[in-house]
Amino acid sequence: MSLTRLPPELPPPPEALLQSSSLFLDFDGTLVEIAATPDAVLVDAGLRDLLAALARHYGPRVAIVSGRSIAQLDALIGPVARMLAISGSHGSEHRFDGGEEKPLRPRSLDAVEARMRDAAARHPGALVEPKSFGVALHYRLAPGFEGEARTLVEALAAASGLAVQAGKMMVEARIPGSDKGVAVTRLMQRAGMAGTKPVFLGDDLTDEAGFEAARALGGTGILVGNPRPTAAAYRLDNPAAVRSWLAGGMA
Ligand SMILES: O=P(O)(O)OC[C@H]1O[C@H](O[C@H]2O[C@H](CO)[C@@H](O)[C@H](O)[C@H]2O)[C@H](O)[C@@H](O)[C@@H]1O
Repeated sequence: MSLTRLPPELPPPPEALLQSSSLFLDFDGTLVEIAATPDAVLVDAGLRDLLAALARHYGPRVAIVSGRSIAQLDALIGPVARMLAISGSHGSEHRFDGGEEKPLRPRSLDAVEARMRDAAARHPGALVEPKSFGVALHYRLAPGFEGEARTLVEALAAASGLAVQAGKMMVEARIPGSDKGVAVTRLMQRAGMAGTKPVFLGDDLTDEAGFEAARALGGTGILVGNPRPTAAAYRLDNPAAVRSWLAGGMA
């Protein structure tokens, strides 16, 4: 007989968690629903209004932490993005308090992108997403391409000194040395967040580093989506539930 161990059911987060905490918000799958392609996500007026309200209510204690680059987030969210602290590119770059911290872009990314485009051209639906400090190969619309895509990106990353970052129906070659835990730790050093407890909301496996860093700094994590083994202590069903919980905390 085989026993399947189910992940423990996590409770919804209490609103009280928002008091005196710093908020770290993942983007895709947490603030917006997952879409067929990276450009197809719906950033509606309701989300922009919510982010602006969070910035007014919590001041410097709100940040977006994403695998997307800051440039991509600016393009999607618009001027409201500048009201919040942001860590982009899996913790590689930060913008807060009027300043920016960015690494150098490795030149090898251009050749990696060209190789990915060659491969994607042979698989209808496959998509290459150039980013500031990485290149992602998406196979959501070409699921049969997954194995080849992973093998290719692993080989390209190994040959170029880049890190492999797996995501939802995509695999990325990116600058090494950071993750969302690094982002939380960096942003928590700012005066505006110092002395507070971090609360990290995220849906993807990449968000586990954020949950762990939040816990190590005395805070906690909120998993968004279906139950799974996680370092988070609470769970919300989807981005709509996230938005509702965040709005409720300001009521
Ligand atoms: O850290 P996040 O803010 O969650 O960003 C993670 C990646 O999100 C995007 O890809 C994912 O969302 C797309 C749109 O819903 C979807 O089409 C794709 O399959 C998902 O993997 C983004 O394109 C990546 O650059 C981010 O790293």
